[in-house]
Amino acid sequence: GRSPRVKICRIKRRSRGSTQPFTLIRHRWMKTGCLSTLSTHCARQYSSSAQKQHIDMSEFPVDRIRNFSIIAHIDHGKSTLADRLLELTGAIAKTECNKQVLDKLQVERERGITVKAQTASLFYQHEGQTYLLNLIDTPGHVDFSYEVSRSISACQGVLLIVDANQGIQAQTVANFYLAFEAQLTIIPIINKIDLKNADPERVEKQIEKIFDIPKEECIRISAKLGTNVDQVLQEVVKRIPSPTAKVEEPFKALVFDSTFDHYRGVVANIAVFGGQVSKGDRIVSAHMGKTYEVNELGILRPDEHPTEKLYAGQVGYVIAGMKEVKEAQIGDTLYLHKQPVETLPGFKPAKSMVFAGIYPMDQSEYTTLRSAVEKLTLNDSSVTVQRDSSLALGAGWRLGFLGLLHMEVFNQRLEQEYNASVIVTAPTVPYKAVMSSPKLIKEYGQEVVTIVNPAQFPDKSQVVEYLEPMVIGTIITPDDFTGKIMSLCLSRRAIQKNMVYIDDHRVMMKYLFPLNEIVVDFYDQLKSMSSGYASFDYEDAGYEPAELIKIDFLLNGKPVEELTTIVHKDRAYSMGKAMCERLRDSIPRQMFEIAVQAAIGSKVIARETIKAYRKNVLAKCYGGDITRKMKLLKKQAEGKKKMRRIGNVEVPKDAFINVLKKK
Ligand SMILES: Nc1nc2c(ncn2[C@@H]2O[C@H](COP(=O)(O)OP(=O)(O)OP(=O)(O)O)[C@@H](O)[C@H]2O)c(=O)[nH]1
Repeated sequence: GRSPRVKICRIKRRSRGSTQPFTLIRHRWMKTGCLSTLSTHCARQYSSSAQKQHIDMSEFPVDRIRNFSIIAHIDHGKSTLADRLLELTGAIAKTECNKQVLDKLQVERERGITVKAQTASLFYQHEGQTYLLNLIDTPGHVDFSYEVSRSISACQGVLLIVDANQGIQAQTVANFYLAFEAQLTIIPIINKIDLKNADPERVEKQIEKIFDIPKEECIRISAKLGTNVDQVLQEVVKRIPSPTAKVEEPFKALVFDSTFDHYRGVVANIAVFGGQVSKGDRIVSAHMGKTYEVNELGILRPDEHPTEKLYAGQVGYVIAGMKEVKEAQIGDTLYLHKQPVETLPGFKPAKSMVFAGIYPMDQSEYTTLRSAVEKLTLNDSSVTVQRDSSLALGAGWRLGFLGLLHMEVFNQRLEQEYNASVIVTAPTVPYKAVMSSPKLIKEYGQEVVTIVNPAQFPDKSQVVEYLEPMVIGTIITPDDFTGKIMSLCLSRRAIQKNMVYIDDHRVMMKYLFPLNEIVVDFYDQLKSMSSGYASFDYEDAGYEPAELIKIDFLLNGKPVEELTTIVHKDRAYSMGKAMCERLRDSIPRQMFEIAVQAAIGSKVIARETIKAYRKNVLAKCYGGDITRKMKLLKKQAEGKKKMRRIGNVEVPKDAFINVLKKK
């Protein structure tokens, strides 16, 4: 009845219109649905091949522990290196398992999904001593930077992998800064030196220039062939400091990951920052303030390996009857009941940055979709869920995600794992409005109101100013494409902050973007205009005042609430026009004329007309009596007028879907 330890970490897909595969995300939550067979299979492989030895963790001196993570841009070889490290330390066998895992991955890749396990305690012999090296998993994408920074705060060092051919990419930079700001030891690793066009020297120069790390500190490896991988482990022991945790202190642990298991509840991965914890102990989670009894604990090799205790400096898992991942939030502190400690710094709940409505394609599928959404959110506490309904689309939800990739992955999983056909509305970002009068502040319950649903956007007369979320985007590209990329950024209201050459041909640019401008198709456009060579990543940059406007869309004068959109004032006209055109093309012609309008308040800014079918009332009227003809035409016109006056426009659901869909 045990669920496998192996986590599904990645979703890969082929980008549309590009032959370059790109990875959507390194993903930590996937553990359910059609993939469970694969996970189970891999877990068994891991378990049977792992050298099962009796592990007594009690006497392990803290100075022989090293806690580290691997961080890298997508596809630079994080998983491959992790596998080699596991093999080298005997945590998994060199032969069968890996091959099979990789074979499986091949199959999975075709379907767009791959599987890997990452968090593991490794025993490594160095100069006659046994060291405990804890390799801690981090989500790969900066959508999860909050979680990345939590999991790297369980470490004292990181391996920063850079592909010897591609060099530094946008995510390498973002990840570097997370580690740098956490004051971790950074070991730069240049991977894939076996590639024909590898140029490790160029990459070393980039590292020196951008990160100010002397090139002598770089280790050149081929994770694929295993070249110099042992040197990586030696350097981990030599360069990364041991944790400063003390066994004499009260128990204190950081939750850096948590997954939900149907049979045992939440499995929380923890790094022990002080003291010790045993089976049967009563522990408290600082965030929820709830008390639990530890049912099981142990280390990860990478399968779960129960032990009696976990001590200061160690990394492992605890199962304590928590029912939801919300109870073991990433970044939370655990301590012993009645022995409160100062909580570890920086706990804040994950922040939703992108919102979208999700509706079943057909209302009869509502219950099925509800259970799929519930199951998916069970393992991912960072998705916020709110019930929502629309006249056109029926009952659904408004979901909040950490970022774009997070949203795409969620939708992809809904479709792939739960076979759900869903309508996803265009994503919006959380705007803010500063209310103008004490009365309004009282009415809204706060001075600064966050708006996630455009229909609830307060009127301009009620606010002092509107604010929109901003991000700092990093783009790294070969310099052939700089011109085009700069105009793309300009067209997205971006402000250039910085531009440097990272080597002779590659440029790194930093832009301040309104988040709203990149949520829809920025990444796709960037990729296609750079033939797939440019990489992009972004980080939160707070809020800035913006001149925002609410546009309503009207059909024959009646507003259609689900189409209401918030845009920057400079975009209002083009956006209004484009939406009207889309509506015009999606609504079938009817017996009367339909006016499709975009309006700001009472001012119409765009209009399209859907012409009426002109029923040939004269069909039966042979011959020449003109007065009779006129009479019939007049009657027809009156009929149409009547219809129009009633405003009885029949808009098929497909039309809403076409207009509301992302593209
Ligand atoms: N030639 C060569 N290929 C490598 C090497 N290391 C990894 N690769 C290949 O590079 C690709 C990406 O490697 P992964 O280990 O999946 O990279 P990752 O960083 O975990 O990727 P994501 O999970 O997508 O972020 C795979 O096809 C690997 O086989 C290497 O040293 N040499």
